[in-house]
Amino acid sequence: MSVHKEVKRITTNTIQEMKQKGEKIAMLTSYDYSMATIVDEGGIDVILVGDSASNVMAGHETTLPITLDQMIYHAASVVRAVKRALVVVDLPFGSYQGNSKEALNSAIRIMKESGAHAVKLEGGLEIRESVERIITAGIPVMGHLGLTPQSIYKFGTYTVRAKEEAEAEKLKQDILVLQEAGCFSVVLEKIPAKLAKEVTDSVKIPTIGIGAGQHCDGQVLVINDMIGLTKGFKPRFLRQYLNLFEEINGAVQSYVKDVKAGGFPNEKEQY
Ligand SMILES: Nc1nc(=O)c2c([nH]1)NC[C@@H]1CN(c3ccc(C(=O)N[C@@H](CCC(=O)O)C(=O)O)cc3)CN21
Ligand SMILES: CC(C)C(=O)C(=O)O
Ligand SMILES: [Mg+2]
Repeated sequence: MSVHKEVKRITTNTIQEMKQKGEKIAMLTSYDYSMATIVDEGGIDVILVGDSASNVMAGHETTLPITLDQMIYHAASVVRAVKRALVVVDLPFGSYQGNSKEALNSAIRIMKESGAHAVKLEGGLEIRESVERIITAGIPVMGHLGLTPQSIYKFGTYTVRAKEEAEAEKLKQDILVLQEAGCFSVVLEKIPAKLAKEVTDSVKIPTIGIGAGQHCDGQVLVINDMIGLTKGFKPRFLRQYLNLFEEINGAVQSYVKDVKAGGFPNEKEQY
C-alpha cells in the first residue's frame, strides 16, 4: 500500500452502486494527458477514451480508420493523467467483430499496454461470444447500443435509431444479452427517450445515454463538443458549455498581432 494520500478511485462496482442509489453517472471522453487531467480534476466519474478520437483528434470522417495501436497511445496518455475516474477504452473497428479470440487479444493489449480499467464494444447478440470471452478473462466490458458509429455504412445516416418497433425490440433483447454476458454498463446512443427509459428500467446495469434522454442512469458527451472545439457540430443532444473555438481563435489572433508588431516578447519576457 502506498503511504501517499490518494483520492478514492471509481471502480465498475462504484458505477453499479450509483444506479442502485439513484445517483447519476457523469462521463466524458478524453484522448490526451492535458485534457484528462482537467476532466479528472473536474470530478467526472468515467472517462471514455472513445474511438471518436478518429474524428476529433485525427480528422477522419468516421471512427472506422483508427487503429488499435492508436487507441492504445491515446489511452496510455489518459491513464497517466487520471487519479480518480474509471477509464474505459473503445475497442476500434476491426479489432473484435466476428472473431472472439481476436477480440480477447485486442482487449488484453489495451489493458496491458495502456493501464485502462475497462473496454467498450459496439453491438449486442452479434458480439456476445467476444463479450463473454473478454469478461471471462477478468476484463470489465461496457456495451454500446443504438447508433453504433462503427456500423455507419450499414445505417447510412447518423439519424436517431430504433424508432421502428422491430429495431426497438432487438435493442430490448440486446441489452438483456449484454447484461447476461456480464457487462457492467451500457451506452445508449441516439434512441428515443421513451425507449431509453424502458430499457433502463428493465436492467440492473447502468445505462449511459448520449442523445437518449433524461431517464438514463448517466450521460456521456464528447469533451471537444461540450467545450465548443468542434466547429459546426451541434446535434440536438449536445449542450455546449463553452465556445473554446472562439476563445482560442481570439488568442491566436492576438499572438499573431503581437509578434507582427514586435510587441512580443517584451523586456521582461527575455533573458
Ligand atoms: N465529435 C464527435 N462527437 C460525437 O458525439 C461523436 C463523434 N465525434 N464520433 C463518433 C460518434 C458519432 N456520433 C454522431 C455523429 C453524427 C451525429 C450527427 O451528425 N447528428 C446530426 C445529424 C443526424 C442526421 O443525419 O439526421 C444531428 O443533428 O443529430 C451525431 C452523433 C457520436 N460520436
Ligand atoms: C460517443 C461515445 C459514446 C463514443 O463511443 C465515442 O466517443 O467514441
Ligand atoms: Mg465510440
